[in-house]
Amino acid sequence: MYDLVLKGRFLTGGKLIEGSIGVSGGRILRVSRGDLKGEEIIQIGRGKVVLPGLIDVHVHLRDFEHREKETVETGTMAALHGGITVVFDMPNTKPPVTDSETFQRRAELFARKSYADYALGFLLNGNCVEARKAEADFYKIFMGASTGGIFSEDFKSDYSCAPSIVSVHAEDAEVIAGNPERPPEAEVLAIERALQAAENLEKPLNVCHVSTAGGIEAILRRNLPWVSFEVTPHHLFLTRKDFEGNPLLKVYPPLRDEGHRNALWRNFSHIPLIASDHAPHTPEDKEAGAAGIPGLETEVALLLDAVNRGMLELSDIVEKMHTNPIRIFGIRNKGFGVGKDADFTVVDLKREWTVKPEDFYTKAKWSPWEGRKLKGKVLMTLLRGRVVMEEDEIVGKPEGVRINAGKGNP
Ligand SMILES: NC(=O)N[C@@H](CC(=O)O)C(=O)O
Ligand SMILES: [Zn+2]
Ligand SMILES: [Zn+2]
Repeated sequence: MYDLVLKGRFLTGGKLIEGSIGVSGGRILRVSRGDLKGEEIIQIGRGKVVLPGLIDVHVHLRDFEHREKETVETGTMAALHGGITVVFDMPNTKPPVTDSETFQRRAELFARKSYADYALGFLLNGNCVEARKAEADFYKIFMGASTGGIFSEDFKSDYSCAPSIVSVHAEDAEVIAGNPERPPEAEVLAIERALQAAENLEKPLNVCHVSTAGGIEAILRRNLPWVSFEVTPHHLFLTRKDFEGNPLLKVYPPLRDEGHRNALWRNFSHIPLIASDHAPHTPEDKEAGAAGIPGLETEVALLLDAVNRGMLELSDIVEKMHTNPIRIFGIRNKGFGVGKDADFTVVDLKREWTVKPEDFYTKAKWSPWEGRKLKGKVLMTLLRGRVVMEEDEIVGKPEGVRINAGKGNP
């Protein structure tokens, strides 16, 4: 008798199967095409699909001295509301996570306040001893300044110091200093330099929010197995024209012309990761020119809507927001398999709804897609065998745990 049996249609290995998942102690113990007995049964109705828990490897949850922008609670409730079970927290906070003591303070904050499971980042900029002491889940390097203004004086030495995978903001500091509109060549130049270092150092590198044709083509051409990259929904679904119509859409790297957006879609099957770069700011900060767009509560629905428009498959969402993040970042306790945490994102591909930011949990209650009718919605989120979000209500508690510290495989 399992604690919980989830019955319905599951997407696994790219195929839709009808069956039951037996869960006990927060972990998947059995996946069966037949019936299983459980203390609790959750029957997922027709038209709905159970996806393995979706993971966002690039979010800014602020807190610390920027609680007015977002807190760990509001940001991780927004994650569950958007169907995200694990968030990767970016370290360009105030104060920034650039020493092991601040890292420890952040880890304690998440342990108390996070509603989703989480990975914690450390900001590398010439602080190699502290970076090693922190033992972060991933390391972040800014090649050019973004929100918070910190960037690396020597990318290659910071990258070579990193004890584990580096996520890099690739915009060239010199180009953006002279060209505040941050043209495509700022990204392409930085990506080329990052790839050269990756070729020499042969250690894991993840290029954040790739937005240009030259950038994605340079990475694919170099084809280094230890180099991955992310693309955001705003660079997939919006262009500079949208920004010209709405200054709120200021973001780094900037929204690009149609040609760049087409290059991302042309190469869509080769994109390893889709990540929101959820970057909340107050309306005042946005008025004052802060860069960043909130994305946690719209990213999955936008992709489901695009599935309905034939632009991608449901299995692409699982590959780029579950399977690849687990492989690339080495998340041992996650995955759709026996012994792994029972995290699930239940979606209804046919549910139509209108984006209403006043219903968001994020403090950034605005969206580029405000008022947009989307076909496809996240209905329920389960974290380690517990329903934590259902029909837009957060029903879980701040019981998120750090990745690889979970009850999954040692
Ligand atoms: N993307 C942005 O425009 N802003 C991000 C920082 C970043 O990801 O560069 C932020 O933290 O606000
Ligand atoms: Zn960035
Ligand atoms: Zn970011």
